[in-house]
Amino acid sequence: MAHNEKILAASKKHPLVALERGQLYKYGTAGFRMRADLLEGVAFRVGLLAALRSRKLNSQAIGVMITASHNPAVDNGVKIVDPMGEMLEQDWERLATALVNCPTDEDLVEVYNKLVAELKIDLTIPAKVIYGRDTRPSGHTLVTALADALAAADTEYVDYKILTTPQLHYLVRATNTEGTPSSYGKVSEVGYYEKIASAFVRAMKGRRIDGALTVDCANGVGGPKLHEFLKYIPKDKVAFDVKVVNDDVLRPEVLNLDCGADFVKTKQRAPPVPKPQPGTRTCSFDGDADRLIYYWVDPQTGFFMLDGDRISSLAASFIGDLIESAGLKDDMRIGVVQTAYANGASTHYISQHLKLKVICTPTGVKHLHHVAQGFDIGVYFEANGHGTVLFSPDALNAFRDTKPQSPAQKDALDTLAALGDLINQTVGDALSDMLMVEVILAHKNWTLRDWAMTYADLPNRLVRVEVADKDLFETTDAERRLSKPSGAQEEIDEAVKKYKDARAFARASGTENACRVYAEAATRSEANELADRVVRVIERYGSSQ
Ligand SMILES: CC(=O)N[C@H]1[C@@H](OP(=O)(O)O)O[C@H](CO)[C@@H](O)[C@@H]1O
Ligand SMILES: [Mg+2]
Repeated sequence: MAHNEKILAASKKHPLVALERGQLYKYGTAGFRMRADLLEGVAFRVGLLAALRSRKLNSQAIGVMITASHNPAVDNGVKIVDPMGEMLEQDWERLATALVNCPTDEDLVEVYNKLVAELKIDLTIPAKVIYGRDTRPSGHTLVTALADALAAADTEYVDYKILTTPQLHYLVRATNTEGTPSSYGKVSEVGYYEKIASAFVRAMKGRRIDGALTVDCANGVGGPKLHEFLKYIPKDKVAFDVKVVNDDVLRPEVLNLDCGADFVKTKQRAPPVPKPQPGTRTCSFDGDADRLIYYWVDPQTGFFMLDGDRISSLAASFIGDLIESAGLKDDMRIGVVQTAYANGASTHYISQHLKLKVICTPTGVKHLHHVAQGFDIGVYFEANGHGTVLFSPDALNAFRDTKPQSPAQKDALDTLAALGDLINQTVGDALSDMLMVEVILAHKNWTLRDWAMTYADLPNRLVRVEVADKDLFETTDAERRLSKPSGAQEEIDEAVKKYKDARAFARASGTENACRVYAEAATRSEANELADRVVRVIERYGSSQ
């Protein structure tokens, strides 16, 4: 059968569900994400686009991940991973939206061919796509649709079955660098565990971890993968006492239910199950294991959370010190990338105390990742716990090639080199970030309380505001100021002026049909009051057309 006929025939098996009231499917920050029963046709069409992207990029492998992260179990999602393990290039998000929304199978074939012509894609060259899915049962149907699309588009594919999101990102990069000097690691799930475990052992040399760590896996894919990973740590080299909890993947309905990183961050409390043990060092992954939040419940003061801002400042401080001990301070540009949601106290601590450069970008990890790539060492985290540390090729070479003049310098260089392998360079990775935190705490000989003492967060409040049309709100200055509707920002400025150490901003959410208002100030009551004032401004401007 010819290419077009094969695609047409296969597409008929995976029809697209028309959305209500002429709404469109949209490739957003997290790809296509919605109720799983709407996604079969979407997954098929994403398969076609991934095949085109592989051909456009000279047959490099493209990844597709099936997951809805921290969303409830009934949802699912489909997103594309670019060759170096990065998020899909922004221009192609538009193409994904165009291809997916074709109303009929015939339109789909037409738009597919239009893209081939416009992008000058050679359909005769090989294409390769690799994919994985989280533990959601709906993933089966979606990967079947995806595989049918890839077969119809004459594309070689590898089904890696169940993976965490960061594992798929690792595999995409490993596949595309295999056999080259910049090989990212063995092209297998085992290769991922081996690389990280060996780096962890090297980074822990001469140090020990104090006390057990409890890891809440959101009843998602992180549970079985963490159990698997732990087998790769040689007990005689590192004693790492990990208690894995909320690791039930046999009952899909409990996925992300009252547990996981998103629950802890938004509810600002520990998951009720298992009952929090006072003083225990605990962290939570989200449903696809790309976000991490640490916390403990203090016998005296109660719950205390260490979120993405804290992980970022911990990593920046530790790596900054190592660079100095390694004698590389004058050669390495270290930068920390945050969004406007980062607590002002963290920004102040990093820029004033650590004396490191801080850059603020719009929300969404692809923006942070991109800016972090501009540094020799780029630390980026969203407050919600998604982030990583990027090392440039020059930095990695320097860690390996610098000749140490003292045992302390050697130790610093070895630790930096180990961190380069330990920390996932493609995307935020809860497992790898957790090991990084454990390494840092062990090196500093710190408890979570010591870590928490580095600075005091400014009290803050985040409010979701329903408005008639969120698109009325446009921002500038990395989303920290409203450029539209005219007059709104001036009113926010007036409100902010009334409070000490205050900051507030409003923006349209990229993932929900609402605006978000963030406010912080010197005291809790002032932060609340300021948030209320700004919410009223947004409600007023959002209702007047
Ligand atoms: C305040 C907040 O947490 N915003 C989240 C949320 O984006 P919004 O555009 O604010 O809806 O979802 C994004 C994708 O998961 C995540 O990157 C971001 O941090
Ligand atoms: Mg996630």
